[in-house]
Amino acid sequence: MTRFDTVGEDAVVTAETGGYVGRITLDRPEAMNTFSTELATDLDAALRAHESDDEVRAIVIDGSGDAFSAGIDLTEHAERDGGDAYEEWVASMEEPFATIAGMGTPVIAAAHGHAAANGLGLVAACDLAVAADGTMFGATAPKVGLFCMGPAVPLMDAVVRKRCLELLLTGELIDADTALEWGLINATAPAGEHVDAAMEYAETIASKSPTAIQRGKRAYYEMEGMDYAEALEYSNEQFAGLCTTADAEAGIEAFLGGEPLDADEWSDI
Ligand SMILES: C/C=C/C(=O)SCCNC(=O)CCNC(=O)[C@H](O)C(C)(C)COP(=O)(O)OP(=O)(O)OC[C@H]1O[C@@H](n2cnc3c(N)ncnc32)[C@H](O)[C@@H]1OP(=O)(O)O
Repeated sequence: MTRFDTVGEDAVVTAETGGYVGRITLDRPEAMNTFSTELATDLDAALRAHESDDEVRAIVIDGSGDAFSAGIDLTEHAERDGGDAYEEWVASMEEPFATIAGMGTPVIAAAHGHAAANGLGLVAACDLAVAADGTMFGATAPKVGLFCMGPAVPLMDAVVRKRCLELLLTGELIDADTALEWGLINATAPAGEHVDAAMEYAETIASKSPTAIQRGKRAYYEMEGMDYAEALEYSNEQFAGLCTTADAEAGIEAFLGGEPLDADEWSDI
């Protein structure tokens, strides 16, 4: 592999090519490869550098250290003030999703450890993805008073389209295990315990920020009807709006302090 010289020496991603394949590694292992503004900008530059190299026919994105990525770097949140500043900030974080969608070169995620929030979004935004055994995925933002607005955009059509068409076109019945495998349902439960299992989901949702959950759910359905670029722009506006809520202020501070908020500590909607 040779290093891409268009990606700076002090970048927080590394970018190399070997033969026809490029490899981009998120390289902030001390910060779980969280998306700082710098990491997002460097990732975007590395993607563009590969795309403009005719030799590169496919790209792999992985992460150094123990995690693929734990999402946006929440320590940057406090450095901003006001909706516009947050919107500009989050727009840079989602730029690689738009870049991947606009590229001809296929991009493959290779995840390990955790792929959370924007890290989950990056996995979904890639054309293909593989994961090491034991990798955990999550749209974890509501536990800090935020919502994975941008990651929702690539996520919403990454999961279901082929399974959906199979049901619609064949007209056949599928059993609960198949429905689980396909992602039509979230869990199965022993006979008679399905309501308890559903209640467990409800309690888990109820333990997160109600403001983030309600705004997030509404935004999700709004974005479903939009094209990709429009949805990413809308997601940035919505995320910036969430950044200034009392729940985000308190939730992020509590998370970074090592004591995440409980169900009864969030603000009323
Ligand atoms: C539109 C886009 C939306 C977003 O991306 S918003 C960002 C939302 N991000 C999250 O919700 C992810 C938050 N992180 C987590 O949920 C967890 O982490 C993981 C599930 C990824 C991993 O859990 P575990 O292995 O138990 O690690 P740990 O003890 O929670 O974290 C290790 C250290 O890393 C810091 N950290 C984790 N994620 C972030 C982050 N996103 N920004 C800044 N710091 C982060 C923690 O505080 C802690 O630090 P210390 O070792 O000093 O206690």
